[in-house]
Amino acid sequence: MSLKESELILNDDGSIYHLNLKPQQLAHTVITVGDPERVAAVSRYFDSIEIQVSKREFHTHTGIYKGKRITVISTGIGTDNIDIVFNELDALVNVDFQTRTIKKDLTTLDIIRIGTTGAVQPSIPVDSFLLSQRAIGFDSLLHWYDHDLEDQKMAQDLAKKLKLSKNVATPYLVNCNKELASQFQSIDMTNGTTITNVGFYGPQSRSIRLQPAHKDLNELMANYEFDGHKVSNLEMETAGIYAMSTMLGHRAVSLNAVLANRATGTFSTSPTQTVDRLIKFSLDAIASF
Ligand SMILES: O=P(O)(O)O[C@H]1O[C@H](CO)[C@@H](O)[C@H]1O
Ligand SMILES: O=c1cc[nH]c(=O)[nH]1
Repeated sequence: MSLKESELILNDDGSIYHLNLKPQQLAHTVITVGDPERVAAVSRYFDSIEIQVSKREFHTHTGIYKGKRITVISTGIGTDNIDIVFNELDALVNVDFQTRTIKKDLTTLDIIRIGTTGAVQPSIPVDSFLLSQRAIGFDSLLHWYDHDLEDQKMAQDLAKKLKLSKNVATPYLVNCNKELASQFQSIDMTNGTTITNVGFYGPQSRSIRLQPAHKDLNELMANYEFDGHKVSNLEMETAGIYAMSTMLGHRAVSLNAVLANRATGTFSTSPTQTVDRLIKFSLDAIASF
């Protein structure tokens, strides 16, 4: 059945609605970053750049790094953007834009997030790297899809222990792709459980003038343990990325540069250099598989 014009929206030049990309412009290895300016910070290491496209906060460069074709794309902040980016990335490889039908043979993308984060454990130093083995989404993205993701025990237990208000979404648990994650262990890397939330201030229990509803959230998280797993860090996309990738059949892993430590109240004095180290490490790891 052909997808209607209101569902699969194509621009006049045949590119997909928000990302402005055509199928041939997307590599099968995709790096996602939040910050549009981080796209060039990644692609400056490419040996050649084949295309540069941008629309809104979605900037894309596709090129070659050490023989591997890679696309780097910015998602902007938040899982609302992840919904758009991941549906459109998937459509670029798995929908025939001419016939507007889903292809019989589906393509699996490798998706690597290079992002930034705040640690909740005092033992995780700023300027270190963290791989999200699993993520617990405090956003509600997964709940808007018909899915069969099981094993929600840790998410349900965490919601109880944090005494989350009934007004917030039910947390959901999603995992990285283990095989892909194993390619990024050749460096000192904390493997953790990431909380993805819908904001940077109140939802991460930060207060400038407004008081968060859950004041002791980070301390309760830091002291929480389930089946040997502790909460390691807070950010704003990983659970959405793992949820969308799992449902769509792509492999995803989220790599984080730890810029803040919420337990010690510290922030990196060299955030650009730390993110740059993570970019170089990730590119070399990607080129080697
Ligand atoms: O540095 P990025 O990749 O944007 O990731 C983190 O930084 C942003 C907040 O400053 C949020 O998007 C959070 O997830
Ligand atoms: O504390 C932090 C740092 C980076 N990104 C976040 O979402 N939180």
